[in-house]
Amino acid sequence: MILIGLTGSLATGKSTVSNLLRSPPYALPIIDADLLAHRAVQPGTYGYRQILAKFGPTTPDLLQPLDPTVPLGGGGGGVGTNAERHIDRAALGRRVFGDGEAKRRDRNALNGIVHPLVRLAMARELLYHFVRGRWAVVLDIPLLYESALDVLVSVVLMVAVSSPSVQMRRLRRRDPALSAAEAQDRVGSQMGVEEKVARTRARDACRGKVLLNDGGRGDLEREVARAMGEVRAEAGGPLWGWWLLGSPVGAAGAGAWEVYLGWRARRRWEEERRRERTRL
Ligand SMILES: CC(C)(COP(=O)(O)OP(=O)(O)OC[C@H]1O[C@@H](n2cnc3c(N)ncnc32)[C@H](O)[C@@H]1O)[C@@H](O)C(=O)NCCC(=O)NCCS
Ligand SMILES: Nc1ncnc2c1ncn2[C@@H]1O[C@H](COP(=O)(O)OP(=O)(O)OP(=O)(O)O)[C@@H](O)[C@H]1O
Repeated sequence: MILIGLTGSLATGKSTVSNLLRSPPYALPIIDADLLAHRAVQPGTYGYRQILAKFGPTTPDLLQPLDPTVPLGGGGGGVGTNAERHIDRAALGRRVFGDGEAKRRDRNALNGIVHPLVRLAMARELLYHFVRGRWAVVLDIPLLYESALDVLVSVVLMVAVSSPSVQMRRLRRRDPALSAAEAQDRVGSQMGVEEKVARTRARDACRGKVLLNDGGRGDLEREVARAMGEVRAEAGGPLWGWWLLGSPVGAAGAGAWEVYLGWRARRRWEEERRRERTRL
């Protein structure tokens, strides 16, 4: 089973691409890290309790306001009742996105709570798709490079726009509630588009593909078709997948080889960057 890591920067078009890959002719299963991260902090979960313990005492607006139409503690204690109020994602976002030591510390603390839970949920979903004999699975992970998960995937599809102003315009149009400063804080909390593109290009051509999303949706569809045509052509045939399914040792060996190739690409990129820095 091929693991395709789909990544990009904020509002560059990952969800648009994942919707294309989910639909025919690709019809691939998508594991969405943002969705898993949301599920991991639903009321009643371990993640929810951890966030309340860490941020609750210093973030007065951390929980959504009480709904006066629901009786206190009512609704059988299920999700969305006043028994346990949902986390206010916008308030938590204001707390962790942006520059400065305090924000960075808070962001790391939040990542430290949520990321292990997301990885666990991902592993569970991957196992499910592997057992079902799927030839490929898409891991939609905005922070693929930041959290070093690039070493685990066979192919990276990186959705990029060339101009920061296009990225900002699309972000503001999609999320009008975000102020310009909040939008900038969010973009600045991630690795830049250029660095992600450079890292993707440092992988072998068959393992790293940049999808430029500067034009219209038709152009993006063609970029996806081109990249997926290459991925299909470079993948082993269906017999290879079925052989791996029947051979746990073979599957473990193939997995270890993929991780080695991913690790080697990451190291190559880090060395290139070190050389560039010493040249400056
Ligand atoms: C801070 C939170 C509550 C804000 O929620 P909100 O609904 O406003 O945003 P949403 O979750 O839809 O994320 C939107 C985008 O923000 C970016 N983003 C989210 N978390 C982070 C982070 N910790 N660092 C950098 N960028 C991030 C990603 O590009 C993501 O696609 C939420 O993003 C969160 O819990 N983040 C921590 C978990 C995480 O890292 N998620 C990303 C995938 S694992
Ligand atoms: N080629 C395009 N032309 C015009 N608008 C586009 C194009 N591609 C995407 N968009 C729009 O830009 C916005 C951001 O796209 P999308 O939600 O796919 O990005 P994303 O990378 O998934 O964002 P996030 O990182 O916030 O999850 C959406 O409103 C989308 O409809």
